[in-house]
Amino acid sequence: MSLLRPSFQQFTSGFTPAVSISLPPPPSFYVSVSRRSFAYCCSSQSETAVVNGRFDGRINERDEIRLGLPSKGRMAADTLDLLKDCQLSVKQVNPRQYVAQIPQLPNIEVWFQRPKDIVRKLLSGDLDLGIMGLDTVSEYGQGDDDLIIVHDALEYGDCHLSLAIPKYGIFENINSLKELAQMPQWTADRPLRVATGFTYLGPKFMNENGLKNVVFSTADGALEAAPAMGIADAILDLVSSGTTLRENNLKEIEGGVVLESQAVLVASRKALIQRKGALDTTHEILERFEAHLRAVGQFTVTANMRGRSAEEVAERVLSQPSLSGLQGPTVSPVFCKRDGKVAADYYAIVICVPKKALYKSVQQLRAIGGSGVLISPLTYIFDEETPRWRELLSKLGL
Ligand SMILES: Nc1ncnc2c1ncn2[C@@H]1O[C@H](COP(=O)(O)OP(=O)(O)OP(=O)(O)O)[C@@H](O)[C@H]1O
Ligand SMILES: O=P(O)(O)OC[C@H]1O[C@H](OP(=O)(O)OP(=O)(O)O)[C@H](O)[C@@H]1O
Ligand SMILES: [Mg+2]
Repeated sequence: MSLLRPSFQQFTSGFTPAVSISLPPPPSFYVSVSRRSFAYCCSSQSETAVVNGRFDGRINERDEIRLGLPSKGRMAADTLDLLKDCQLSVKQVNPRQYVAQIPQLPNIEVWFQRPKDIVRKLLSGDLDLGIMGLDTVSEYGQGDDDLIIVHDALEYGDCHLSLAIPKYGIFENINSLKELAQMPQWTADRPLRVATGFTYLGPKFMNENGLKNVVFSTADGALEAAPAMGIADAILDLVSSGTTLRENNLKEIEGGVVLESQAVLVASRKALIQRKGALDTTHEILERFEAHLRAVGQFTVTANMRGRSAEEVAERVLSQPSLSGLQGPTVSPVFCKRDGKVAADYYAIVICVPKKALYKSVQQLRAIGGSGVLISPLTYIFDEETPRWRELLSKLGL
């Protein structure tokens, strides 16, 4: 990652004092903020507009249900892949067109938006459902109770929001948030300077952890360069592999993780309650997601096993820890003709095994006399009811 990307130029030249039009009062620890060179908190006019523009009362009149999907960034392709794997392919006429359809869900209208705008539009009532990282909904949703997380683990976009400090200089022996907070360097006149794009979650985290002399500056990218450039002491940013931190001589510290994040499906509570068809469509999407995501971690394993009875074979299978399947094995007799009579000397067993435990399962199957082991991928596992659906209904008070 280059240190001198265009976004960093904006970062260094863009330190204007925050425009705090009709923002709630800043948390108390902002008092120590130096306004000479650092914007102590940032809220663009559009963010303010969201706060003021939140729709209250009745939802906007329209027939279709609107689903916001990430238009760019690493979330975009993975989101379309997930939908495709759930047989919900998105039909987009061309990549520059921001509206699309999902033929399987005719009442849905897909709108491609930046993840943070999906959150804003859920709040303003212009979207009903959306997919984005938990970090984005937590940052831009600011705990608004109209936003409901329908599926909290779509299994991509894994990263965490974390505080990082230089490995060198005064930070060389600092390895925890507690040690960072206790450093004598941070005073009201010279607070700890943290560069971040997370200007809601950052201050909230510091506040909750009792760090007083802290000031935040905003930036859109290449934050990892800020400490080496002397612009900030620490950064608060997303970390995935940790490579960017390492390459920039930064380290995470104990107690410094603000949030674990992955892609989530979010809905507007008002839309789910008031918009015709929204709850049913959400149920269908949720069921497909859950059934698919449960299945991706599993294989179907079939094998033949010699035995006296189905029960005796089942007992042997269940004696092995990796072979219990989802609800125990399916055991069926394999009939053959012996001396003119139909007999069942063999039984076919079918089980689901976690992908991670595949080889161990095959070994255990062999150990109890299994042969002809066939492994196939699983597409869906539909349970009687998805646990998240029950949870959603209870969140909605239904
Ligand atoms: N390094 C990462 N590894 C995995 N997921 C990440 C990583 N960085 C971010 N994410 C997740 O992907 C989401 C989108 O990040 P991404 O950087 O691709 O897009 P963006 O932040 O919208 O675009 P940009 O960074 O250009 O403003 C984040 O909100 C987060 O949930
Ligand atoms: O731990 P790693 O795997 O190295 O990933 C972390 C980096 O990924 C994100 O940046 P991104 O690539 O989205 O660039 P950006 O700063 O322009 O958003 C994030 O802001 C970090 O810089
Ligand atoms: Mg990014």
